[in-house]
Amino acid sequence: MASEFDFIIVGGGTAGLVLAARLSEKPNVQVLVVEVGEDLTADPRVNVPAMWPQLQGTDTDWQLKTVPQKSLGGRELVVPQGRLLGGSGALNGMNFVLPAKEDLDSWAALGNPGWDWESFAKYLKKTHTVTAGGKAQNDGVLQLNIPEEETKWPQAWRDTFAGLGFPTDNDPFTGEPHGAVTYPDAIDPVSKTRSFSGNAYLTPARTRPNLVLWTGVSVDKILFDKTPDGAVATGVQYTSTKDGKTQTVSARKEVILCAGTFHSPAILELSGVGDAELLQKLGIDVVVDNPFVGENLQNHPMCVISFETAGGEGFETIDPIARQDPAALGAAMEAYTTKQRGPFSKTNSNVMAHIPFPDINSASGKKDLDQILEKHLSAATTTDLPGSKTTAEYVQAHESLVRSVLTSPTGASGYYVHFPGWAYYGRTGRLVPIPLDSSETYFTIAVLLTHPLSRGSSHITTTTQLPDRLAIDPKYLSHPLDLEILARHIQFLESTLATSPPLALRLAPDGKRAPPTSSWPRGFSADLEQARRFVRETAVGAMHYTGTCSMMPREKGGVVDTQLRVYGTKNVRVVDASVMPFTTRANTMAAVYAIAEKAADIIKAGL
Ligand SMILES: Cc1cc2nc3c(=O)[nH]c(=O)nc-3n(C[C@H](O)[C@H](O)[C@H](O)COP(=O)(O)OP(=O)(O)OC[C@H]3O[C@@H](n4cnc5c(N)ncnc54)[C@H](O)[C@@H]3O)c2cc1C
Repeated sequence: MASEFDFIIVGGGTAGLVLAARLSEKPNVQVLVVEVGEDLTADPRVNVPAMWPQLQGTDTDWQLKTVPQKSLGGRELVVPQGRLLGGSGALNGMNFVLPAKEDLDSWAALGNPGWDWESFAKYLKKTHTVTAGGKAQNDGVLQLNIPEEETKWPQAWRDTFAGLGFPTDNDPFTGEPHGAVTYPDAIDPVSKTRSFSGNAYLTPARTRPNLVLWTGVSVDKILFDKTPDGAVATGVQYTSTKDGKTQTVSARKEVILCAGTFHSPAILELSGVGDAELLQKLGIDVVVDNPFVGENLQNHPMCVISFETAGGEGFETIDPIARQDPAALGAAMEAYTTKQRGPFSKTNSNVMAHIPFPDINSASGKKDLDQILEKHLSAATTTDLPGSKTTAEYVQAHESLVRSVLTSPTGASGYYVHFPGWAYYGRTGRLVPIPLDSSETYFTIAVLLTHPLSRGSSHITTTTQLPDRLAIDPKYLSHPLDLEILARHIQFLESTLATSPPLALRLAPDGKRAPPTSSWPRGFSADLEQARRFVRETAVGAMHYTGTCSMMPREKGGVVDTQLRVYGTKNVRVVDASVMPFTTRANTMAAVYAIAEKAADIIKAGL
């Protein structure tokens, strides 16, 4: 086995395998990918779209959790993350949603030239081919599909938003999402199996002699030589999960961290790159003192309500399958295996809605917004949040982005997702199975706060290999504006969206709900204080963690520069979701793929 490579890629996940495929296109470049998880690329739980939640809580999930969240009543929430070849992209929900133009332009404005929408759009394009109605567009790597609509739920969703005055025909690829938008699934249009970096990018590259892939191997730390010009990575120390043996492997050119939002900063810290005070406390030799490593953790808080449906032809849900009803399961299996159709063949949740501050177009709504902005976002409050490390420049830029989104009648502060079935996340954010002793069916609506101002952190707490060695603290709702905005979206969801036709006609008038009506009686959200309480007591995290190795100038709080190089090092980069300085407006996967495509070009240009 070779003990020296040009590039060592740490983490064979979403971004890592894109880089591996792109860098190994150069035959004279030797690439090693080290992935701690196993190769499950042939496993139906990875490939069959509807099975995606099955892998959560298994060995293929890191099974992380947050520390108690003060603003959520002290709840600890689960943090699913992929621990298998393909990473989180191998077990995620497959919604392929582009970042908004304004998100990217705000990254660039923060001091990241070259990362604006105009420059980034070509990398987004490189990632995918999209098929709709049998016609393929674009010529990228992932195979995306806009699924055939086999129930009437998506149309009812669009019609309801149309009735509320929102557009429903927005092009999902413009970067300016507004109203109800139909997105593609990251699912191959022919085989109807998951399309992700573990097959679309890796399969054509796997047999290249210059690409070596190790699975079941955990990188412990980067090995550095300290020089006056900066730290030079010479390789990595790794441990096999099979025999527990620890060894080293050398890098001739670079070590590239693609270990995701939690493990890329953790590996930096274990290697001596991070806050000197924390590192010294843990007995780690300080290589680069940068207090921002592991900071700026962002994620979308999300509130969810499942409504009992009124049933009716065309308004079937996936609940009978979730209850393992033999007839429903048999029919779905038959449709999937013989015709690649039916609920197993898609995400069943690809029609979203991007909705501005509720009531922004009315005088009272505008006044309400002005008042909460004045109270929570005035110049006087442009300070840091307690316990979160950042800089005044970053805070100002973040607040300015959020203000711009909130005050625009087309800028979405709420991202609405629907699902034809029960989806109750309970207190911890882990999906609670549908009750088996009844036969109701459900329609679920979730709303995500698109641009939370709350920022948290993720740091190591020990140098040992314990699974719970990370202190993950998203500090949900620690910024008071987040609670105010999400509470108003809950009012919109419960009092307006779910009571407007045609959707309202499809929900059972006195039907059950999750969370139950015994705690949250119908119409509870008419009282803003109750809506706030609902958010505090039921909000969970979406799975869109970003920011812990943010790209921005070092003096503003950056960990990597615009070339994704770690400050203070000569040859270490981070390429994954952790480099996003502001989270994207909706799901993160499309942006991660494009970041990796762009990184590959940056690295190849230097060869
Ligand atoms: C359950 C779930 C559902 C989601 N649904 C969607 C969705 O529908 N749409 C969407 O756009 N986004 C979704 N996301 C988010 C999206 O999948 C992630 O943002 C994206 O995949 C992150 O990619 P990454 O490359 O940063 O990290 P990952 O893809 O997680 O890759 C990191 C890899 O590094 C490996 N690794 C970590 N530490 C080490 C180490 N020390 N040694 C070796 N290997 C290591 C990990 O095992 C992993 O394979 C979802 C995420 C989850 C978890």
